[in-house]
Amino acid sequence: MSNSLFPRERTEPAVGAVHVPGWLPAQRQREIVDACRQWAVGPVPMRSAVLPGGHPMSVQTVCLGWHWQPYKYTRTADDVGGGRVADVPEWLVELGRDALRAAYRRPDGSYERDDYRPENYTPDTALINYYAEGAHMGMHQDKDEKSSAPVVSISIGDTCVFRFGNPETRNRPYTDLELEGGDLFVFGGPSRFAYHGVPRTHAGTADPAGGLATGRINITLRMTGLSG
Ligand SMILES: O=C(O)CCC(=O)C(=O)O
Ligand SMILES: [Fe+2]
Repeated sequence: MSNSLFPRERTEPAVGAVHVPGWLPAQRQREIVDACRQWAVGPVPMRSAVLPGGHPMSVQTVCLGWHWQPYKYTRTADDVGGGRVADVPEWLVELGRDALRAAYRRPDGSYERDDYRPENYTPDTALINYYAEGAHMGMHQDKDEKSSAPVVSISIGDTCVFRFGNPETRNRPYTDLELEGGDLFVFGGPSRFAYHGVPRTHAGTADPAGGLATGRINITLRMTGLSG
């Protein structure tokens, strides 16, 4: 739920990184939450991925298309029973294309880069993260993909602090912004490999109309550039 007194504006915290507040209507959020509940059960269940040092992430993740574990994509979920994850449904691919339109289409209908164009965007993986109260995600790059096509990020539920930085270092300069349920964030072009993270979520801020009573869901759509 928007706690702001004034409408939140679209911002571009870095070149190629666009925040579109209030992008997804509540009805659409509810449909996605329903889909997430099913994906969380299987064929490969949602789990906390284990980092190379042996610590599980505080966030729980289920993947579509390709299975991701730190730090690689595989066809089978070898750390969660060895099954194959569900496909990325066509409606989610279309949502990704809509997101690029919302982020990158200029008033005259043009796009600054070819990889910003919706017709060139076919995300073949989606990572669905669930943040229970207290979960967070450290600064990292999304760099296990071989493609530099944009990452589309959709948030539902509790508001979080999202830290978006630069491709060179996990430190400053970065921008802290709040992602609320229904917000869209897209990062591509010169920002595609920028460090980013979620230092905290604000428990209890979710608008029940979005379908999630507690916690936060974030879905990222990506093109892996992998085949096979
Ligand atoms: O939860 C978010 O907003 C970001 C998630 C993220 O960075 C990731 O899954 O790689
Ligand atoms: Fe990420």
